[in-house]
Amino acid sequence: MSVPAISLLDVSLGWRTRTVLREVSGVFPPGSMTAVVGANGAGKSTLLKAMAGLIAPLSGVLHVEGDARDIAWLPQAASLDRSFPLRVIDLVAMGAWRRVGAWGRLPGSEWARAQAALEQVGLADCAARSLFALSGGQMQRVLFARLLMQDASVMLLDEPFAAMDGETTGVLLRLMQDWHAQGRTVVAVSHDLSLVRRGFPQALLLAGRVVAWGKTAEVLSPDNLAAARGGAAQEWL
Ligand SMILES: Nc1ncnc2c1ncn2[C@@H]1O[C@H](COP(=O)(O)OP(=O)(O)OP(=O)(O)O)[C@@H](O)[C@H]1O
Repeated sequence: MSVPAISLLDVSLGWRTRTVLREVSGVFPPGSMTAVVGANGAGKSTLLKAMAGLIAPLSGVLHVEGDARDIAWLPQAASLDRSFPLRVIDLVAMGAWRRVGAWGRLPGSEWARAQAALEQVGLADCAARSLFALSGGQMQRVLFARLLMQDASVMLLDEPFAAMDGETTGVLLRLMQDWHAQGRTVVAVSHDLSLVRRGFPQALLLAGRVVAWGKTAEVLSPDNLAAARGGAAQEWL
């Protein structure tokens, strides 16, 4: 697996002409595992969307070395519409699109792989259930199963632990740590600083700009957190 490095040079991001994240420079090295933290509105989701290729920088250079299609993105759960008449296994199997094409007929091996992915997230018995009938935590596990199917070498996850109970959080974090151990690059937004300290070797602290980026224990120092809170209207620590 050749894992792309993602590098940013003076990258500013925003919506229309409004800049929400200024002059970000740094690299997510292949195989790194980084938590992106910061207050509401700090620019975390915007950064992930830019890294996923969904929005272009207002200025600066965001460079993906290698195959940009080899990046998987998990949006915030709240932005997903679950009203489609789909079974759980259908959604998981969609993760095979890079191997079979968007409208390709799935071979039996891919259905077997989708079932194995469901087993890995602890939902082996849910394959035939409707998406509509899942709890929030079960739905998040299903989306992780789809990521397992996607088999990408860079995983971008926007608040994967939000509103999850302790058990589901543990399952999801272990999967992410497995991906990291396999040499994939993992970047996840989280508001849970104790989980970030426990589970992520690297952290990127944002507040409309980079406050700190590096080893988690150093990034989440009291001084850096105070600096990140400075501009934010809402307490998040
Ligand atoms: N689609 C959009 N159109 C216009 N402005 C947007 C859009 N998405 C985000 N923004 C604005 O960009 C700023 C940064 O938002 P972003 O979602 O990146 O923050 P965040 O750090 O992920 O926050 P949160 O923790 O609340 O998810 C916010 O002021 C937000 O209103």
